[in-house]
Amino acid sequence: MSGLESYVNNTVSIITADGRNFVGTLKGFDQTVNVILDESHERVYSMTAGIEQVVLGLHIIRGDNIAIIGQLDESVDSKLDFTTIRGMPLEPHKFSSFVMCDSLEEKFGAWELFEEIWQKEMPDEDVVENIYDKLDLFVKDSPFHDRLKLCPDVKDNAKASNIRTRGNQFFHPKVKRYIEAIKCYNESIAFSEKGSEERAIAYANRSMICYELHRYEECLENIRLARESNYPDRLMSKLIKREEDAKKALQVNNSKGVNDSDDSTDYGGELKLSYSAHETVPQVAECLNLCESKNFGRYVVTNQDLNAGDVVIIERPFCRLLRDVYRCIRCDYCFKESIFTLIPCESCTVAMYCTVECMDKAHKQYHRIECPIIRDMWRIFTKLPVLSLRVVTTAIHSYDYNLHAMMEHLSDLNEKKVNAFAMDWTTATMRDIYDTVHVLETNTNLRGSKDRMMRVFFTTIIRKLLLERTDLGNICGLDVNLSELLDNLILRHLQTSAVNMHSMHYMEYQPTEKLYEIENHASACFPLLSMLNHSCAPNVTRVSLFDDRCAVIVSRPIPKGGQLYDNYGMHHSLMTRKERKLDLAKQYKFVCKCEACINDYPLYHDLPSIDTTRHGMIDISAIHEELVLHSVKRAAELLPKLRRYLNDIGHEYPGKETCSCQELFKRSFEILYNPTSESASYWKYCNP
Ligand SMILES: C[S@@+](CC[C@H](N)C(=O)[O-])C[C@H]1O[C@@H](n2cnc3c(N)ncnc32)[C@H](O)[C@@H]1O
Repeated sequence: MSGLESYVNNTVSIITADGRNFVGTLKGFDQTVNVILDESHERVYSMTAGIEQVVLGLHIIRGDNIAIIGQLDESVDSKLDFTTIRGMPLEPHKFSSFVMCDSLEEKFGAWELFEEIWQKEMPDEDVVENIYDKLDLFVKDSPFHDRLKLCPDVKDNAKASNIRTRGNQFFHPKVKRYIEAIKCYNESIAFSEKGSEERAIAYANRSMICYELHRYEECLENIRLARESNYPDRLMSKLIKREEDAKKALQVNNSKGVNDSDDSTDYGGELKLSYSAHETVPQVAECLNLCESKNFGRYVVTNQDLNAGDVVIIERPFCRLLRDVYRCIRCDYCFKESIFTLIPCESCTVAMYCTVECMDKAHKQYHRIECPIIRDMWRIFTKLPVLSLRVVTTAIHSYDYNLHAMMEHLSDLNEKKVNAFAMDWTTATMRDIYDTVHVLETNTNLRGSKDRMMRVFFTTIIRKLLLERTDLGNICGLDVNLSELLDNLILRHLQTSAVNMHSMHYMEYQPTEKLYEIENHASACFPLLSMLNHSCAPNVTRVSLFDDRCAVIVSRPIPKGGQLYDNYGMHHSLMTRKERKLDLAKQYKFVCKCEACINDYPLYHDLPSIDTTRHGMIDISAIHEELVLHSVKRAAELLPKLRRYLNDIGHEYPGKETCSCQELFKRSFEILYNPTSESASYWKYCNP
């Protein structure tokens, strides 16, 4: 960031994650490195012709799409003859995981449109005193339907057929990229109409891959689905042959006791709290209390000494959202990895499920409202606005879609009195739980005018989509109070989600490196976990469990009366104090005064070593190498050792060994309790 300042008003060259090259004068950038270029052009490379320069003028590039940015040496650049230079177009950035699909998010979305209007109408944010006078520019007059190409989501057999053809190319015997192929077949199933030949053939093709991967039961299930979807008679003989082969192979496996689909759940067993729980809050250890102060807002303290390894909270989320890149891999409702047997929602082209039961539950709880707009939501927004919508739809479901009852309750609610630690969770209904979500921190008064206006703009788009396309249009009718309620809920949760959202993780096998990495497949709202404040030198850590709950584990000793500190992704060993300060102020709206910020703890490589003559030594890199291989047995052996060591050295903070040991301890915990992808079993039969 600080490096970028020196580039302002100079010519820069930018390579984006999707492999494009932009050149222009850097006019400005913000904290997430969204940049504005003037007099810009795109350079399009080709092996058969010179470099084409497409003039763009004023152009905005989103920070999360920028891979490389550098100042251009104009004296060298101006001497180049672009007509004679040949170059391979860059490959788009590949996802680190092999088990994801393409994001639905488009390059020009709601944020870009907002930024465009803002740049035009509010060139100087500081001098705009009353931005709300200009509200209409953003909400009424903005042509966002056209600009964002909003349109109802419809099944499309032609598209289904095209995507299936792409899948067939991956299936080719010389390519053998079966997982890529199956993702295409799943997408093809999602686009196809019910009972269509396109759907039947996609199921049949999926059965073909299951057969190659020795997943015979799933092969037979796909053959059943293909038949149910009117598989054409002219191709039936191939299907029947595969069915016979799969049945025979299954019989052989059964007689040998082989289970090649390997869904064994080898893990650390049921995780429990380390202390007795609150009588009315069984998710939380009795020794934790919720306090409140002017500086910290609400925060959690312990009334007894806690040790590293203690499990103090295990919470189930109020609602969850699967990331769009997993839509053809995991069930949209239970998140189970079901790449071989997903079935589609019959109305949209996004949601897929592992069973009809999950489909019904999703429909009841949130998809009934979201279905007509979910594709557009993912197209034009990032995950935060989509999660905000999920909070709102789940809340509305908890009121059985009775918006009058919801409005009455919320207008009478004394927000100050809602206390998630004092509520009786043993009898709480979803409505009661929603109260604890409703009062999560918004930081409204600390947000700048641009931030607030952007959220109003997003709210307007979401509300209009809901009223135009979903049941909520009928439910709200002409009652302005109800559409105002909708507005308020969306706006509120666009703010709470930004501050309180938690990521959910699983372990994914990386076939090229032959090791496991943590991946983030979903986001969720946990009202109790949301009471934990941040420290850049945290003393607790979060671990996602198999059953979607999240556990809070103490990661170094906490004395009686001490506050429990989570880390919001800005750790002192990885980011400088200046970087952390900027990010925390931008997203969380506070100035951190944790021990790392006050004492300016150094980055990892400059941390002091602890006195190993007193505490003994552990071989950090050897343990790390063992843990990335993901042996449950080894993690179970290491966990108590690491825990003892951490309790021994935990007071020596910020020692290099202490920070490393915290990481190793967390990793061991994750191996034992995190969900793990079954993908490692795929690659012995195909190419990644
Ligand atoms: C997830 S909430 C934590 C609970 C929050 N204090 C509350 O009352 O709801 C995150 C928000 O808490 C506040 N916060 C978190 N950590 C803090 C800290 N170390 N010092 C001051 N405020 C903090 C900020 O307003 C932040 O946006």
